[in-house]
Amino acid sequence: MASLQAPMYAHMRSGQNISLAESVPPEIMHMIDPYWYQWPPMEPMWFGIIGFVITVLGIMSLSGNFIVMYIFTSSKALRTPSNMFVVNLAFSDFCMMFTMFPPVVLNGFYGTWIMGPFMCELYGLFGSLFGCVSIWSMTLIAYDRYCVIVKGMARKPLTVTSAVVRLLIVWLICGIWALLPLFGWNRYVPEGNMTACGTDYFAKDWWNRSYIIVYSMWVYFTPLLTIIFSYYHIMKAVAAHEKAMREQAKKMNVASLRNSEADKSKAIEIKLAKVALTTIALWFFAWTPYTIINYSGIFESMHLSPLSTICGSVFAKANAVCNPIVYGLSHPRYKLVLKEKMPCLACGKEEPVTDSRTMATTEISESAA
Ligand SMILES: CC1=C(/C=C/C(C)=C/C=C\C(C)=C\C=O)C(C)(C)CCC1
Repeated sequence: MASLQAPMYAHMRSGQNISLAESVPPEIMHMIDPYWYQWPPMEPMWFGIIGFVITVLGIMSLSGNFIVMYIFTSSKALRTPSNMFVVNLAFSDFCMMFTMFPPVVLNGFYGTWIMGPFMCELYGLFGSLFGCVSIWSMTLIAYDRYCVIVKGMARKPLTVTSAVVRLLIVWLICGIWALLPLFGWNRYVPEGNMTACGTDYFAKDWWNRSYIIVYSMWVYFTPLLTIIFSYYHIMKAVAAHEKAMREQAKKMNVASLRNSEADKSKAIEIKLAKVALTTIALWFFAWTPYTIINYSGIFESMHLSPLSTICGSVFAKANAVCNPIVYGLSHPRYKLVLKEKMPCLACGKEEPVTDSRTMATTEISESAA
C-alpha cells in the first residue's frame, strides 16, 4: 500500500503533464493498461462528487438491506422458502456496498488506487461475485413467481432444501467465475479514474476477451432472458385469469363475481405489472452501462473516458440500493412487520394480507411483492 501521506492528487504530485496512468503508485503500475496513458488525471472535484454519491448510496444500501434482512428473518410469517431468495439478495447487496463503498471513498480521497495490487484484485473479485449473486437472486425470485403464478397447483412446492440448494449452486458458480481472473482468465485491474478495479476490458487477445463474453452470457444474458420469460408468462396468466373472471361474471349477469373483487384483481394486476417492470428496468438500467463499457473495451467500439467508466461502475453498484425498496417495501406482510417493529420507517398504504379471493390470488399478491 502507498504511504499514507496527506492526499496528493496525481497532477500535483510530479509537476504538470503527467497522465492518469502515471498517477498510480509504482507497485500497481504494471496493472495499468496503456490506454489510460492518453488521459490526464481527473479533476479533484470529480473525486469529491463521486465520493459523495457513493457515500449516500452506501449508507442507503447498507441500512436498507440490513432492515430487509432483519424484517424477513425476524418474522415467522416471512420465513418462507421463497423469501430466502429475497434475504439472499439483500445479503449480497449489503456485501456489495460493504466491500465497494469504503475503498472508492478512501482511494477517491487520495485521488488514485492506494490500496495495492492484492486489494485491487480482491475489490474486483467482490464486485463481480456480489453483482453475479444479486442478479441470480433476482432471477430465482422471478422464476419462483413464474412457478407460483403460471404453474399454480401443478408445480412442486418450493421447499427450504430446494431453495438452499439453488442458492448454494448460485454462490458456487458465481464464486468460480469471480475467482477465474485470479487464475489467469482475464485479470482485475484499476479502471476509470483509478479509484476502482474491474476486469481488464482493454486486453487485446482473445483469451482475455473471451472471459468477458462468456461471463456476460452467464451473468447478464441468461438472467435477462429468464426474467423476461418469467414475467411475460406471469402477465399473460394474470390477464387470462382476469378475462375469465369477467366472462364468468357476464354469464351470470352480474357486474362482478364478488363485490369489489374486480377492484382488487385490478390492483393486483397493476401491482404485478409495476413490480415486474420495475425489477427488470432497474436491473437493466444498473448493469447495462457497465456491460456496454466492458464490450466497448474489448471491441474497441467506443472511446471510453475515465469519467464514463467510473460512472458506469458506480451506477452498477447503485442497483444495491434499489432492490430493498422494490422487493422489500412492496411486500404487504413486510410492510406490516416493518410498521410493527420500526413504525418510524413504515410508509405507504397498508394492504390487506389475507384477501377474500382464492388461495391462488393470495399467492399472486404475495409473490408480486
Ligand atoms: C456482473 C456483470 C459483469 C461483470 C462484472 C465484473 C467483472 C465486475 C467486477 C468488478 C466491479 C467492482 C464492478 C463494479 O461495479 C459484466 C460481464 C460486465 C456483465 C454484466 C454483469
